[in-house]
Amino acid sequence: MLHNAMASNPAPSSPNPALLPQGLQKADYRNAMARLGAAVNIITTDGPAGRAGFTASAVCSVTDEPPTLLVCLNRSASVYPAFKANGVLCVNVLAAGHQSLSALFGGKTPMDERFAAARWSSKSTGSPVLDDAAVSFDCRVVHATSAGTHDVLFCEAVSIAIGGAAQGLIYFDRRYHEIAAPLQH
Ligand SMILES: NC(=O)C1=CN([C@@H]2O[C@H](COP(=O)(O)OP(=O)(O)OC[C@H]3O[C@@H](n4cnc5c(N)ncnc54)[C@H](O)[C@@H]3O)[C@@H](O)[C@H]2O)C=CC1
Ligand SMILES: Cc1cc2nc3c(=O)[nH]c(=O)nc-3n(C[C@H](O)[C@H](O)[C@H](O)COP(=O)(O)O)c2cc1C
Repeated sequence: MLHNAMASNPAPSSPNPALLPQGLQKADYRNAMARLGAAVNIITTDGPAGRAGFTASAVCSVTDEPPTLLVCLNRSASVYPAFKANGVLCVNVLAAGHQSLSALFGGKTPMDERFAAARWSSKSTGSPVLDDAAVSFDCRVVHATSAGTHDVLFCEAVSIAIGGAAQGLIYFDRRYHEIAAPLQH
């Protein structure tokens, strides 16, 4: 269960809301991060604490042995308690055409409305798997640590669903960009 994994480490000293180390302003950091293009993902969970999902760009591969990804989740998000209690999640990598779905899962919309906007199935963990995702990683959360405002969740993939989308989706400069696979020669 995620009780043991999430927030198992003491949170580092609270960040000063205005100033970051070396006097960097939070806005400077965000403006810089906006230049770091990333895939967009909808992270979902289901279990005793209910169904939940949110949009995340802070996702990356950690190791392929065992197959492990990390997901960074803000502890102040409304979905945090569900992820903490369920201990399982699915990373659904979005494809071209998913821009409005990404915005819907990006905050403030009631959970049922978020899920009503797309078709879902499930695999081993029971977390919702987006039907037309570029790829989905069904995972158990095996470890978590706190860093500033976020928990970093280490997620071991137990099954994978590869989708057929021809074009991917990247979030760069606070906008979505569709990317096509290069033509075969
Ligand atoms: N890692 C995160 O928690 C992220 C949160 N967001 C949320 O979505 C909203 C809209 O984002 P943008 O349009 O890109 O404008 P923005 O100016 O708020 O963010 C620019 C970039 O800074 C980073 N960032 C934003 N909030 C962050 C946070 N709390 N912790 C760590 N990195 C963060 C992300 O790389 C983001 O693309 C943000 O205000 C934030 O609430 C967006 C991207 C990542
Ligand atoms: C493009 C984009 C990327 C985001 N990436 C993250 C992320 O990596 N981690 C995170 O905790 N929140 C991220 N968010 C914000 C969450 O999606 C949002 O806080 C979440 O839906 C919870 O909102 P709620 O508290 O209204 O339910 C992102 C939002 C957008 C639009």
